[in-house]
Amino acid sequence: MMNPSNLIHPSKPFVSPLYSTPRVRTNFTENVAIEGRNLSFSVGTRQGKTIPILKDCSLRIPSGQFWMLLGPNGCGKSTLLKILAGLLNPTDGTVHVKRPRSFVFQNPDHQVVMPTVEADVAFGLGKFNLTPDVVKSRVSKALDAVSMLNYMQRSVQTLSGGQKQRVAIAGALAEACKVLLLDELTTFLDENDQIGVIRAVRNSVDSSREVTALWVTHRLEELEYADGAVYMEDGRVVMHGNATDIMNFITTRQSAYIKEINY
Ligand SMILES: Nc1ncnc2c1ncn2[C@@H]1O[C@H](COP(=O)(O)OP(=O)(O)OP(=O)(O)O)[C@@H](O)[C@H]1O
Repeated sequence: MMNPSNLIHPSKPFVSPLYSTPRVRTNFTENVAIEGRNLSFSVGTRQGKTIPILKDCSLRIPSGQFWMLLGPNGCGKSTLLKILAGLLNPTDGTVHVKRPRSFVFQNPDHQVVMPTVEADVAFGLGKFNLTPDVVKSRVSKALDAVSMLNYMQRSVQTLSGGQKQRVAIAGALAEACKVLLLDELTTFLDENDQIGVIRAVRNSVDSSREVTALWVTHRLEELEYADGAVYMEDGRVVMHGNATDIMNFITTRQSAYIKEINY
């Protein structure tokens, strides 16, 4: 059985037993940035049927870490992320996520809105009534964290998909966001852009002990950048723990599946 005492040590990600839902028993603390307890989400059909999409999912992510959420197509990753972002309400269960939190979408064109990189990153700061010097300093720091400082005056239209993603992440960092929720950012990117975005997130987490990131992906190789991971199948959290354990679990599962279909 999972040892619940592991849950309160952010430096020590925990591994749940296979095919059981981690039951979280401790209180939400400063050391935890993201917590979902026993989350379920269902949708109703026109015929009056209820379709369960998430089934009793629990997860707990320590502050200041970079975690990934993996699983086969359609297992419920994006739905879970949207619940953590507050974009969907769970049918059952509770959510605690540190604020401010930012959701970064797969398509960067949906969130990069201003003509230049600098204006785009500064856009969300309008509501804070900051002096121009403070705005400039926050924008520079955020662009530096995602390695885009040299692009400050560039037109956003001239950027690659991955560079636009990094500008969107910088916008969230400039607003001092504590939690970044990132939904399959690298799906449509080439390898260079993919690595650029993932390093930008890694660096954003490392350069500020304040930021926690949860990254949805279907690319197993991206796990090497993560501190911990959550693995889902068919609407359930199957495993939750350090990245190496999750990587080993998924590869073992994949080999077993390949053996089965070749038998
Ligand atoms: N509003 C909805 N109505 C009906 N079904 C839905 C709705 N939202 C999600 N689903 C279904 O729930 C399941 C989980 O969807 P979700 O997008 O969360 O999965 P995912 O793991 O992110 O998939 P992918 O990796 O393909 O993006 C899918 O089968 C999807 O079709």
